[in-house]
Amino acid sequence: MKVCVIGAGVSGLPAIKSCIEAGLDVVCYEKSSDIGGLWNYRPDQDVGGTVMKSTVVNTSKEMMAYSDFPPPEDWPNFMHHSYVQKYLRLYAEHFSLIKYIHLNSEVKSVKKDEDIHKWRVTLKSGQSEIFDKIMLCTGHHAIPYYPQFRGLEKFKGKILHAKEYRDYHGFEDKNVFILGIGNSALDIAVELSKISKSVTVSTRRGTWVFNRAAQAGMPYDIVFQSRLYYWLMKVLPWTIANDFMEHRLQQRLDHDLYGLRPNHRFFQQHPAVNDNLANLLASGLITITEDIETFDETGVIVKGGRHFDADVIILCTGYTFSFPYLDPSTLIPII
Ligand SMILES: NC(=O)C1=CN([C@@H]2O[C@H](COP(=O)(O)OP(=O)(O)OC[C@H]3O[C@@H](n4cnc5c(N)ncnc54)[C@H](OP(=O)(O)O)[C@@H]3O)[C@@H](O)[C@H]2O)C=CC1
Repeated sequence: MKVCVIGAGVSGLPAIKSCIEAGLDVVCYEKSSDIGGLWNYRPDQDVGGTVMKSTVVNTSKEMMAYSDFPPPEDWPNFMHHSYVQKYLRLYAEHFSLIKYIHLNSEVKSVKKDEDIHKWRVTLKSGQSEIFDKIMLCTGHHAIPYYPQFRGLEKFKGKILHAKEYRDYHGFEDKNVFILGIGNSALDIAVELSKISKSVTVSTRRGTWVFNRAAQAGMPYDIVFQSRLYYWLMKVLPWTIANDFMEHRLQQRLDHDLYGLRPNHRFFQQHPAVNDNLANLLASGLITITEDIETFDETGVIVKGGRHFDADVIILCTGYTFSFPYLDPSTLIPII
């Protein structure tokens, strides 16, 4: 059986490995010039998504590792993206995956040939090949989500999406207004807080903020993966588990005081992970504010009427995803 893996990132690499182990004939097409997907930091390119220069992954290496290939012991628990990329390369080399990967090979279309019940994969170069099965490993952090905001067109400053943000250059002494409070928003806010004139983060519903370093500096996701916690999670009612977690987080950072407390309970949503936020809020270097009401030429008006001057608005509003190369593109419905 012949399988085509599209994308040579974190999912594409183990997909190739699994195909080889199952004795399948596998070919992987990767549109950029290297493996790694998001973790292949490409400051000057706009092919697919990429991390920012200072990104440190917010899952510990113990938890994010492939189970059959742990990262080297002496590497940090939370890896800078350059280590993640090195790790992916080691993995690909260890399992001899590189020879199956065709770099700079963008898939233009994947179409079912109904006569032979197989898939025709056509590259941008025009080359085309038939496969029995296709594995779509193209990720979901490459297409920015741009919500519609009333009055945004009035704003005269610069507007960009987090996807375009690479590093702090160009933001020195600027009034920066960040929209959204996911991990992109907080990573960017922390990075700019000491060099920009002001950094304001607007959120419509707040978030719970976790720290990478839990007790004794241990990664939070290891501390909470103990048998005791598993057992507690099984026997305790959700509300008590939520009370427990929220109480712990409140001890590190008063979510009410800084306008962060969300309406949802801790286990209902993906939390933000940030070790520097509490300190920077206490230092007045980052301000959290309400949801957007509207915009004017010089800045942002939030619910309640407060105005924030802004030179730059960064939309950290997340990503959407689709499979534009699928023909028809609705082949996989996205809800
Ligand atoms: N260091 C790391 O490891 C990093 C990891 N990541 C990961 O990448 C993924 C993407 O993160 P991120 O880019 O932060 O995107 P997210 O989807 O996590 O966050 C998007 C944010 O935008 C807000 N938003 C969306 N639409 C609107 C709107 N119309 N009005 C107001 N606010 C809006 C959301 O608010 P609401 O919650 O109300 O919908 C939310 O706060 C996540 O899984 C994240 O954990 C990202 C950066 C760094």
